[in-house]
Amino acid sequence: MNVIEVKDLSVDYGPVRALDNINLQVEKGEFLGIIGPNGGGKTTLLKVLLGLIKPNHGEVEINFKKPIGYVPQFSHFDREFPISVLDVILLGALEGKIKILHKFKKDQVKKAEEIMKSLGILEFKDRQISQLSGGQLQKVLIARALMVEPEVMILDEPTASLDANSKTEIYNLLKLLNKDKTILVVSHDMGVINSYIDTVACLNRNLHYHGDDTKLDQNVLEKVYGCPVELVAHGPTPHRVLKIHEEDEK
Ligand SMILES: Nc1ncnc2c1ncn2[C@@H]1O[C@H](COP(=O)(O)OP(=O)(O)OP(=O)(O)O)[C@@H](O)[C@H]1O
Repeated sequence: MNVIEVKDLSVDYGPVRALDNINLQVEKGEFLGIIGPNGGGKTTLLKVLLGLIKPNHGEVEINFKKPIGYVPQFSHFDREFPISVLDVILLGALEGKIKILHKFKKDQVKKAEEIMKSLGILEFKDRQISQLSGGQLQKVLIARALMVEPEVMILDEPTASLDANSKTEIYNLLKLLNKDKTILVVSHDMGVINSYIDTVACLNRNLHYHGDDTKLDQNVLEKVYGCPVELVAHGPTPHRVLKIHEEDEK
């Protein structure tokens, strides 16, 4: 069953065409990595899926009931905002509808604590988010998204600017969540995601490829990125070697 069906989708920002005639089906339980160069339209696609922008052409069919568990781009989150870990996670229960002086119910607090426990971050419950490491904060943002008990999670660059161990930890966590959730993740960490995802979508205004990541053709990648690039798998799974960018050799 397809949980998401994108049909003939095009999005323009004024004269700029960000997405051009995209057709994409996401199956229930799929772990999809969305890759592509800067400005390739990845965030725009996520915004359309989240209903934040209306396409100029085409449509998106959403075949699930619960709200999407959305984890926004890490760098867009104000880490200095004075708020505790528990309160950030509880905000997830509001599903984006912020209410002034909202009082959370006891069972919502209990649910937040259970999620924190399962992600190993309960000890940070009363800490200010400014006092967390990048990896810990990312888990808090994932916990916030889990408050709506999502069937589908969308994460925008969840491991950007994290160290290698934190990246692995976050992707191991996503793999666990993938047992009963469909996961879409935008990432530049192609080497890292290759060990976890089932399928890859290569986006550069057009959708150049969507399918099994192991069958992704080198020529497609070069076409999408406009330079030699390959997926590198970490760990014991198939290992491919990253070609040196010609400009880097000079
Ligand atoms: N609000 C906007 N107004 C005008 N142009 C925009 C707007 N948002 C995005 N664009 C343009 O649309 C194109 C796609 O942008 P988008 O942010 O979706 O790409 P991306 O693949 O997510 O990039 P990155 O990897 O750098 O985050 C780019 O050319 C960008 O400049």
